[in-house]
Amino acid sequence: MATAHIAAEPGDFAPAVLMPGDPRRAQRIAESLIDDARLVTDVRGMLGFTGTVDGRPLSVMGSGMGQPSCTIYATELFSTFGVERIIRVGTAGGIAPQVAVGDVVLATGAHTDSSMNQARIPGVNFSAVADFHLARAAWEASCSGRADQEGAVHVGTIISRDHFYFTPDQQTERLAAHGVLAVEMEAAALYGVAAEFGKQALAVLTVSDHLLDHSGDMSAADRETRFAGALRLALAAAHS
Ligand SMILES: O=P(O)(O)O[C@H]1O[C@H](CO)[C@@H](O)[C@H]1O
Ligand SMILES: O=c1cc[nH]c(=O)[nH]1
Repeated sequence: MATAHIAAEPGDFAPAVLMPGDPRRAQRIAESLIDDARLVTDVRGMLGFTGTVDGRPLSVMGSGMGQPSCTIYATELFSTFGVERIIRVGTAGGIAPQVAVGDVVLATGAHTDSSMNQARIPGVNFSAVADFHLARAAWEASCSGRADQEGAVHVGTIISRDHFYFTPDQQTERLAAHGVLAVEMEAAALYGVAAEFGKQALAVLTVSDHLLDHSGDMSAADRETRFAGALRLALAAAHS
């Protein structure tokens, strides 16, 4: 049965879904990684594909940018299409000084300035955390079979913000002082939806730029293509 935003049938999606923000990245991942990828939905251009990798089912689908968009797709995938785990494969801006452009961040927890998780349990500051099993699988994959061009892998907290361009004065510095590794725009909401449905989620992020030093930022083209290291870890988590 199709949902409001996904024109597919139950069974069209694999239990594990890789989820980039960009639907074109979803298509690129499907073409490069999935043997027999077939398009299963394209409502609003939000492409979703399903096939197999090494004989195991896998889907990949875009989330769009921001927590409301990601929440819509994650909710429909978990509630209607039998999806058990979503691994976000996104880009992020570095915040911590030890995080460099090209590195990968495994986001075990996501602070946020969004109100979306606040509404979940009135009076409670919801803790948006990744699934431990998925995070451990990705980390273990990072310790073996690493290609030369893959950047360092960092594990810890990130912030999922609503604004891309507006940053309150001194916020980046304060986040860095609290050990926050990077910024992106979806993980906290994804972790909230996974908790709501008793499912699993993880964000595996490629650092595309650094908020405190923009000299080495990736180009727009690189942001769409330089994610092989993150993809390897995300696939290990998806099939763990
Ligand atoms: O590269 P993606 O997955 O889209 O992720 C990051 O890039 C977008 C902003 O440019 C936001 O969606 C942010 O979370
Ligand atoms: O949300 C994001 C994603 C990548 N880079 C940033 O600076 N912010």
